[in-house]
Amino acid sequence: MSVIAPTQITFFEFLTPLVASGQKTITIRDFSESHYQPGTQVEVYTLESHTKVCDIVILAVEPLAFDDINEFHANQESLPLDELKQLIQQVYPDQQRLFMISFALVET
Ligand SMILES: CC(=O)Nc1ccn([C@@H]2O[C@H](CO)[C@@H](O)[C@H]2O)c(=O)n1
Repeated sequence: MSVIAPTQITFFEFLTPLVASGQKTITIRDFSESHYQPGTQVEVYTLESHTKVCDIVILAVEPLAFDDINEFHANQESLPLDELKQLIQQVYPDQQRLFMISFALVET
C-alpha cells in the first residue's frame, strides 16, 4: 500500500519557535503521521491557528518505541526528557509504536 507523502505538518504553537530557529530537529509521531518521505519539503503550520511558520526538509522516518525514548531524543527535541515523555503520553496515550521524523530547517 502506498500513501501520498504529506506536504504539511503541524506543531503545537509553543514549539514552533524551536522549529523555526533550527533548535528542534526531530518530532515523534504515531503511524497516522508517519508517511513523510525523506527528501521532500514540508510546510510547517501551528496546530492552533494554522499559521505558516517555516519550511523543513524531511531527512528520515524511523520506528521508535515509547520506552526507547531517551536523552538523545530530548536533546534533538530541545525539551527536557520528562517533559517530552509527558507530552507524548498526552498526545498519543498508550501508544508504544511511534516514529521519529528527522528534519532540517530550510533557510529562506
Ligand atoms: C497534530 C499535531 O500537531 N500533533 C503534534 C504532535 C506532537 N508534537 C510534538 O512533537 C514532539 C513529539 O511528539 C513533541 O515535541 C510534541 O510536542 C506537536 O508539536 N504536535
